[in-house]
Amino acid sequence: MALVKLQTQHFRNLLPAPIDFSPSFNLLYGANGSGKTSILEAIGYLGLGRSFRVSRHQAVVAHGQPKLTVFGALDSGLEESEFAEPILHRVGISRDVSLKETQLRVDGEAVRSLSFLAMHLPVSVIDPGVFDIVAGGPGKRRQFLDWLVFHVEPSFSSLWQQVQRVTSQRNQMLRNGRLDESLMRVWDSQYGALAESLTDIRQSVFGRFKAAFESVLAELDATWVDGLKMEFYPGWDRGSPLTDVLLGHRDQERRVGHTLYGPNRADIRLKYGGRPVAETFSRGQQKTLVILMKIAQGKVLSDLGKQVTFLLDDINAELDVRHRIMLAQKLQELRCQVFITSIEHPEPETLWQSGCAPEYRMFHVEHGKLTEE
Ligand SMILES: Nc1ncnc2c1ncn2[C@@H]1O[C@H](COP(=O)(O)OP(=O)(O)OP(=O)(O)O)[C@@H](O)[C@H]1O
Repeated sequence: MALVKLQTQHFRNLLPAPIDFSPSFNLLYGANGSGKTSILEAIGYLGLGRSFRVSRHQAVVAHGQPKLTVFGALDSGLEESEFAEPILHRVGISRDVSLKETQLRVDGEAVRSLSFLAMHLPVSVIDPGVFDIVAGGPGKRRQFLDWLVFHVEPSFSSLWQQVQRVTSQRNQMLRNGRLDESLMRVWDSQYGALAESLTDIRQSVFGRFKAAFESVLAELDATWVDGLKMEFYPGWDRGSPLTDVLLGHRDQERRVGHTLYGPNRADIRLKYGGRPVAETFSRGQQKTLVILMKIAQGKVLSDLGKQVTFLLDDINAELDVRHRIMLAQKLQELRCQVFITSIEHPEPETLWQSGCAPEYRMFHVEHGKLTEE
């Protein structure tokens, strides 16, 4: 679905006026500090339930206010008949920072779980921090994979929560001075069963992702990627049941006081010539690899009939024009909704040849206010 209307209250410096967006491309430009990233952040709030920039909600609420609200209208792209209006879903999130309370609404109904909201708006962010997917630790790649797993298989989120709960119980047991081995085996068996189910889902979605990545590569002239090895590591050697691995490493886990094997250690391993790509690829190649992985994510969902909303924050500073063109064209082919921010006035003719530009809307951002051009 595409976000076609946004309205915020007390969200950073943004003014509360409603804004209509294109379900295709939206180009936002404005000076430093005008509010471009805040717009993307507000859209991200609806799809992720939090800021993609900061971990504390407090930083996002307008100075001196106790509560922020973001409303959106989503276009399902479906029309009941040739003349009917597109079906719109209304979604909303508000966060009261003094009460530490989040309220969520979908089509006028209060919903309890964030996943109800997130399911409606798959939001994928490409900002300067995104390159950590390749350059950073396994946690970033797990997050990257799990975002896709959730949107392909929404039941994943409750399974993931159960795994976190059991992991934390296990960790408490491991930290106990005197370990009750028979009780520990009960926890191992619960944890093992949940971990195997969760890993089956991750493994299958990873398979789809890898196939999409290979098909994106096949359409490009990117010989430098030939020889790249991309593998899913489940968090333990799946040649043995997880419960056996845990039993075999009991002393090691007790020494460190937490779980060392299982889904919380999963990774997408990226190697070239037997070495991690973070050590072998140039910075430019690592960035391109991340972009190709993001496009592949979009392709997996697009093949399932889901539209991804991409938030591209200040990519001019990160990608050269050739890669910006490649990214814009691929996202257009996949029928994604795209928001692109820049400081300078955008020049759509540098991204698309004449006659090939998608439908787009352009906005100037100034002191938290958007004006369409
Ligand atoms: N909680 C808040 N309440 C009110 N204003 C805020 C709050 N947090 C940040 N601001 C202000 O909001 C403005 C918008 O910041 P934002 O990061 O969205 O700008 P930007 O247009 O993306 O800038 P840049 O091009 O420098 O990245 C800034 O002037 C900032 O000082």
